[in-house]
Amino acid sequence: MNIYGASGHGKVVFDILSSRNIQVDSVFDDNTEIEEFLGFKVTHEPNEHQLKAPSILAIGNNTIRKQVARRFTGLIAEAVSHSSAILSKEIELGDGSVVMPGAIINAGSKIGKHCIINSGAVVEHDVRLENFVHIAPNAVLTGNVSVGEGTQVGTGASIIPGIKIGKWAAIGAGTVIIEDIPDFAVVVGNPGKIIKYLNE
Ligand SMILES: CC(=O)SCCNC(=O)CCNC(=O)[C@H](O)C(C)(C)COP(=O)(O)OP(=O)(O)OC[C@H]1O[C@@H](n2cnc3c(N)ncnc32)[C@H](O)[C@@H]1OP(=O)(O)O
Repeated sequence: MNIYGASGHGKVVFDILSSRNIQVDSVFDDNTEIEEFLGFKVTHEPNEHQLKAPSILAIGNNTIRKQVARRFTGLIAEAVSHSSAILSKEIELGDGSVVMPGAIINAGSKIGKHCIINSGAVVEHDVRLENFVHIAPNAVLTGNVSVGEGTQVGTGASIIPGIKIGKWAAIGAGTVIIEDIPDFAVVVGNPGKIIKYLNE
């Protein structure tokens, strides 16, 4: 399997693969100044042979991850999860998604493509995450929450049951969400309040 993204996030993806005894074939990065990553020579222009192995786009920024996904011509790997993550058998995990150490995803949840469920995050039952969502470390999404494409839920945030969060929103670290959140909103505090909107 290939890792696209020689970054801090890429290091955690590397650990996920190690925990499952999945061999890393190549590491890619667009930044030509990065030459080495965890003992691998970094490839800046992957060749056809390298692109035959499935790849994880290990890019933490949701917008950039989507841009790279749009132009990437290789195969996207099936979702991968760290061996310490607890995943119900009754979930769907989209291709390219990653589940970090200690995360929990409970029954009935559907996770889109290229999502990040970060360390220790809790995704409760019947949650829906669209593509390119990032649930940061220790955030808690309770039952029946839904999150639109590209939204980041910050570290330690809590979302009460049944809440709908729009697309490309940013939920601040430690925020407590008790009402639905529109697209592109930046929300902080307890209870969470919208402080601004991101550009489309
Ligand atoms: C493995 C990993 O590392 S995963 C990384 C996970 N990342 C995170 O969890 C980061 C989450 N991001 C945040 O919390 C950010 O602060 C954001 C997205 C909410 C806002 O970021 P910015 O748009 O840069 O806002 P900025 O820093 O200018 O703050 C705007 C105001 O909101 C306040 N604010 C920002 N974040 C928070 C927060 N989490 N809780 C409460 N208030 C906050 C600021 O104090 C500031 O208030 P002021 O106008 O009264 O001075």
